[in-house]
Amino acid sequence: MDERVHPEVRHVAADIDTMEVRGAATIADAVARALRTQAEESDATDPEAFRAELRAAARALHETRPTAVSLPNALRYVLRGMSSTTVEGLRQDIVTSADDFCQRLDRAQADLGKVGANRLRDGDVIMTHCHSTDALACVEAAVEQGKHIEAIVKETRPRNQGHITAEELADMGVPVTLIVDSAARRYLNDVDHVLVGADAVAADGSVINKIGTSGLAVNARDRGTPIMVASQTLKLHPGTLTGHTVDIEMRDTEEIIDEERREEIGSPKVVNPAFDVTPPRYVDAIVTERGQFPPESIVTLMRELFGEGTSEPWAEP
Ligand SMILES: O=C(COP(=O)(O)O)[C@H](O)[C@H](O)COP(=O)(O)O
Repeated sequence: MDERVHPEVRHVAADIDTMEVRGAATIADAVARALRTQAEESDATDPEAFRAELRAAARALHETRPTAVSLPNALRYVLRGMSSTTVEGLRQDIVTSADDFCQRLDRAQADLGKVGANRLRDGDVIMTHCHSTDALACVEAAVEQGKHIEAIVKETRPRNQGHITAEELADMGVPVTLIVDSAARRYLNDVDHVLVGADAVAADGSVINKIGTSGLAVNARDRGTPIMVASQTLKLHPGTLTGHTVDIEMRDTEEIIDEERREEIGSPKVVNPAFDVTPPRYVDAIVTERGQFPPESIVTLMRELFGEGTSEPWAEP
């Protein structure tokens, strides 16, 4: 890694890589704060050296995990704040844009939660997959509105993020039933809404989220259960406006089975995709802080926010 990258940025990059820091919104917040630290601690002596240092820090963060578009969107937002012509001016630019980004992220999640809560009725049972702070913001807002919500929580193999969801729902006073992922169809009959988050939303309305989301959505559609995707606009993937596809992260196979056990069972090939793609036809609503959108129309919001495409300000000029 570039020696200009601050130790705290290296630490954040390592935490994202190992999933110590995980979830699209949390990752975005962490990288914005890491760039803030890089700027505050920089001892660059001229503006171009400062800019190059911030780009190096952004590249180190960008290289951690490829799927959650909130990560590059956060880097782009913070780096685009650099407009001054002196080191001290640039330093303040980054600090200001990073703070603004983190405040907007928190506000967006709260606003999204209120929109999502309006879709939930008193007494509803939801089914969740993985751990999504955007999705949980909808439940939290519904509970604050006085609605009784119950949840069937999928454990979400192999990393069991469903355990985090179960704990946070219990903290809200929401009764939780924890199930293995393969029991989802069995319990969909008791469910009023499937509620999931997103790592990216493509221009065609496809939703990229934790592996298993697409299978759940197909089962839910078959059972006539509505699927609500809670996704701040931070998750909209501008690159898909210009034909780019979303890179699905393949994680270490030892998350699924350790090497010794794999050999015991005949050394099968093991694959561990961390995310999958849910086509728009299986999604009923994408809930954002700007309101809810049928998946087919999310492209209008994307164009409004991102124009025709995106630059990569962390790239070396
Ligand atoms: O897929 C995951 C987490 O995957 P991982 O555990 O591999 O990071 C979450 O559903 C989204 O990131 C949305 O989360 P949020 O709503 O908190 O942004």
